Amino acid sequence: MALKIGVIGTGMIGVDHIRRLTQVLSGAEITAVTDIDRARAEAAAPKGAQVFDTPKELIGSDAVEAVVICSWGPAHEEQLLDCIAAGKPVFCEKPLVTSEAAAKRVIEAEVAFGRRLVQVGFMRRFDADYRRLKAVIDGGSLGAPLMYHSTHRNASVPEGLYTSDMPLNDTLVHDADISRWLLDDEVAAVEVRVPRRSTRGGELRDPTIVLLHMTSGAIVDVEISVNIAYGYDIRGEVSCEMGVAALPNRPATVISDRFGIRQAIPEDWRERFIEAYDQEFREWIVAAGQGTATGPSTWDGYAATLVGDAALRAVASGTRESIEMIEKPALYGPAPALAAE
Ligand SMILES: NC(=O)c1ccc[n+]([C@@H]2O[C@H](COP(=O)([O-])OP(=O)(O)OC[C@H]3O[C@@H](n4cnc5c(N)ncnc54)[C@H](O)[C@@H]3O)[C@@H](O)[C@H]2O)c1
Ligand SMILES: O[C@H]1[C@H](O)[C@@H](O)[C@H](O)[C@@H](O)[C@H]1O
Repeated sequence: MALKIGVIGTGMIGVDHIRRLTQVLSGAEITAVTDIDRARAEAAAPKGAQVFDTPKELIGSDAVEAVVICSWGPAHEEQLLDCIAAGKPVFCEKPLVTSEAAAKRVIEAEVAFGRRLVQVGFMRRFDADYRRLKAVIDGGSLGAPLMYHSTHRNASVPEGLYTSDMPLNDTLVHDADISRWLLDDEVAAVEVRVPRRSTRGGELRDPTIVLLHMTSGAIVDVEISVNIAYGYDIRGEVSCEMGVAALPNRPATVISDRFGIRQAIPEDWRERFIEAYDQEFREWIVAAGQGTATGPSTWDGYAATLVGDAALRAVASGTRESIEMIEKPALYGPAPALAAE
């Protein structure tokens, strides 16, 4: 039986996820959609799906067994809390929420419910290149990881909607999460440096360099450039005691023409992480079908939110800002074992 899914937010990524859930993956059916822009929801609704006026009505509907949240970050908290109150598994696009207090409220609600229901959209963890990189680090042949260089470049960001805080509290969450996961470590403190501003983004604070000081003493440097014109370029290299492991250049068609010999660069996240998004939903459908979640958790969303908050404090203070985490609830220990099909 296909899992009946309701989608909240039918903008860029909502529409892309509807496409993969209806045209690429099996085991799922979109039965409901909603968006504050009703016309947008109607245009995105697959045949037979109901269009609801509000997220609350969609979450409460018997036509919906599991929810996919693709609305804007500040709307996520209320929608997550409603899903948990209804006991429905929920995939929530990053960022989990936009403040530490909100993240704690979601943790409290899920812990009180007593079972994991939330998976956060940190798709890099499902990318085959990142998984191979992690396997090398975990294998131990290179020794302990000492430094991680993370490059996060966007060709452009939506003008007016993407503000100067967002490199730090929206874009950086991916690098924060993948650093914690790759190095099996937590972020203890954050520093931010702001170089000469790119004129391409007007008043937007771009680019930015962020240093993540990990509890082990390892240091992660992150370049965030969100208006770099040439494409969506994501790189990663881990320097260890006895060697270096890096993400490969993505295989792409080699074009030879009057400009030279070159390979195309993805335009945006949809192209670069297409297989990763497919895989994150494959795994989510299995877990949600069993009434739970196994991928990146509310705890991981909380940790990334703390990094964003600390980065905003660090850009204002110009110094190193520490992170204090609450004690990790047992719910966020090893993932629950799923029943075999
Ligand atoms: N994992 C990734 O790589 C990735 C990529 C892009 C976007 N995202 C995340 O996905 C989310 C959506 O991003 P997007 O690029 O699709 O934005 P978007 O602006 O294209 O779409 C967001 C949609 O949500 C709707 N919406 C906003 N608040 C709502 C509410 N309270 N109730 C119902 N609908 C609401 C808007 O009307 C809009 O149609 C954001 O949280 C973003 O950070 C993640
Ligand atoms: O919402 C998007 C998305 O998360 C992308 O993966 C990231 O590269 C962008 O910077 C961000 O704005």
